Amino acid sequence: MKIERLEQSDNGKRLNTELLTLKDVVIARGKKRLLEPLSLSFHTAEFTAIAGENGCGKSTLLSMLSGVETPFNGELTLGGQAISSLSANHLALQRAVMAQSASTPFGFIADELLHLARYQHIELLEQKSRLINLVAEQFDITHLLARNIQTLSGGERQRIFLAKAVLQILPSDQNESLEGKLLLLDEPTSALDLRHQKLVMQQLVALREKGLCIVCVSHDLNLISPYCDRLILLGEKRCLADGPPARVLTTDMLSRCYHTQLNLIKNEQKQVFVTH
Ligand SMILES: Nc1ncnc2c1ncn2[C@@H]1O[C@H](COP(=O)(O)OP(=O)(O)OP(=O)(O)O)[C@@H](O)[C@H]1O
Repeated sequence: MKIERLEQSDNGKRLNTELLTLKDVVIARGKKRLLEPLSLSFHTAEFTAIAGENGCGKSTLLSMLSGVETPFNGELTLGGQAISSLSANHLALQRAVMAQSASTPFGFIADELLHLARYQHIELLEQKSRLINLVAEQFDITHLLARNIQTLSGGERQRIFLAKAVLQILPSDQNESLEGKLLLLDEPTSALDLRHQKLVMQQLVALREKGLCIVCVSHDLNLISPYCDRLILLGEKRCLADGPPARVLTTDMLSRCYHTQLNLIKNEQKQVFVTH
């Protein structure tokens, strides 16, 4: 089947400059090849969701995109430079990652953890605190800042780690563009209630509007589809479909990807929702 790649998203927004590029990269765990050589580009001011069945390689792909792992073959570049050639300090300022089960081995206070996220930034303490308070407000965690991370609920902890990832790459000056920065998220809303799911999606869209490139693994197609520009479905060891969610989500594509029959509902805005 042809993989669809569209130059223009459904909301009419032109896709911008290539930021992160994979060329013929094999995604594997040990000797197990999860995805055949993959070539993909992610752009500035673009919010991409990645979905697919359990174990198809989404988290492994995200880990590869983060530069933590070096591809055996093929090329992986960020801003035109091989990721492997970038220093840890440079990478820390350019891209942040939120892992699937983000946690800390020690009982950090939430506020301490958020301060650690700003470690690479040279800024006044006052400036740092202002930014942390702003992001805490945006992710509704202000009331949790004095709490021990290990005593938080799953959803509370998830919002702290999401705020931490965002804080790592935000410039000190709030008016500065986020072009050239990359946020990689692995199921960041899996523990969130409906209000916080919506809040997080709105915050991600606001960051995308400022130029951030967001790549988010999610099983929740109905939550993420109305907000993201692009949906990539992985299956059969490759990229099955790639494009605006309303085009990617067809009953044929879903049954091929998830090996079960699913139904679709369209709303008046032509958004597509998946149902059983
Ligand atoms: N460290 C490891 N050693 C061996 N196999 C691994 C390792 N990590 C992951 N795998 C295997 O690689 C495959 C892909 O794992 P990955 O976590 O990327 O899947 P996923 O698509 O993110 O799945 P899920 O939707 O369940 O989160 C799985 O079959 C998993 O069991």
